[in-house]
Amino acid sequence: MGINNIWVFAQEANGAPTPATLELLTKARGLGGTVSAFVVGDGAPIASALGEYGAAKVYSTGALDGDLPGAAGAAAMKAVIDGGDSPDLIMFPQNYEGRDIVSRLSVKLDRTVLTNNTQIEVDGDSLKVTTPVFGGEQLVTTTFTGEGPFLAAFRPKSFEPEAGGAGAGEVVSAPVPDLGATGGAKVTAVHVEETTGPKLDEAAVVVAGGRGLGQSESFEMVESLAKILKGAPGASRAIVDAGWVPYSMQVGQTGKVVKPSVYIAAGISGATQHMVGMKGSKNIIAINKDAEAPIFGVADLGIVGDVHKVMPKLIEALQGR
Ligand SMILES: Cc1cc2nc3c(=O)[nH]c(=O)nc-3n(C[C@H](O)[C@H](O)[C@H](O)COP(=O)(O)OP(=O)(O)OC[C@H]3O[C@@H](n4cnc5c(N)ncnc54)[C@H](O)[C@@H]3O)c2cc1C
Repeated sequence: MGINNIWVFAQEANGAPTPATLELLTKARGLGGTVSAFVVGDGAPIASALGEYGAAKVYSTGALDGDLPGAAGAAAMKAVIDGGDSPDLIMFPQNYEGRDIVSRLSVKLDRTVLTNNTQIEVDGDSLKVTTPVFGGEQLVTTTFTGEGPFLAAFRPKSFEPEAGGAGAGEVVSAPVPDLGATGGAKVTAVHVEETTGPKLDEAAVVVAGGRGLGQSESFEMVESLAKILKGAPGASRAIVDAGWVPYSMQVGQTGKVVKPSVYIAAGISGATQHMVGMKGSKNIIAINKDAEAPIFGVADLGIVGDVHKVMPKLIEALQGR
């Protein structure tokens, strides 16, 4: 077995490939062989950027005609594979769209899928992926066996993106085939949540708030601090469940996994399910009035104090800079 042909499910945002796409292309390039990007949508506008990060070929479905992106993407990939251009490995980002396509494709191809990975390596004739389990307490290494294409999804920020200096990828049309009954479901409207600043799982700084804020209005402190630090606001599940903030802000086992340079946890106790989503952060700062709170166990800097006293002071001090 050799890994000679790798596809990366490539996504676009604001006219450029997403950071997760560039991370996967960089890693794919390092594994050797030919790397192609697969865009569910019009790939031509980003072919040059994808090529720079290693995609020699850019499969493009073209604009979707109301089809569900997950259904359309999986069907288009299967059609190319059935046509004879079968990759050895397809890498997906571990996000909503990546998970949607990889699971549908797994069923269509009858191939195993390994998700939530943070590492991949070619070891002689085998391909191994590493996956954190038990809240990141242990790492499991799994070897793919059987026939490819192997399907694997990786957490954002698992790899460092690095341009490779190549030219634009060759755009190859990969139209969406007839979706049959699945095509009966159409996207009728798209609601883009209003956000300013970076996305939660891509931000270099995350300021997250928990139940210790006491009331939903106090989340404004979290948002202000995040804005000053050019970061993204995040939340514990307790305040998502309480309806203070939307689910898209939730960090943790059943929310997003983040890995920023700085994670500030304000009024968050540090339940295992929360820490699973943030303990990979490079620097963790915790503000909690309880010196025994578990969050201090993973914090690089702990502030024992009331968020209503500490946060305004922090905001005031940083605003002046
Ligand atoms: C299957 C499952 C999945 C889950 N998934 C997630 C998940 O994805 N993400 C997640 O976050 N949770 C998740 N949870 C819930 C998790 O177990 C905790 O209940 C939750 O994280 C607690 O949120 P919290 O820290 O905001 O609240 P609490 O645990 O109530 O902690 C509040 C903290 O604020 C401190 N505090 C209080 N007042 C102040 C003040 N004035 N100043 C400073 N500090 C103060 C307290 O000392 C306390 O430590 C999950 C649970 C289950 C069972």
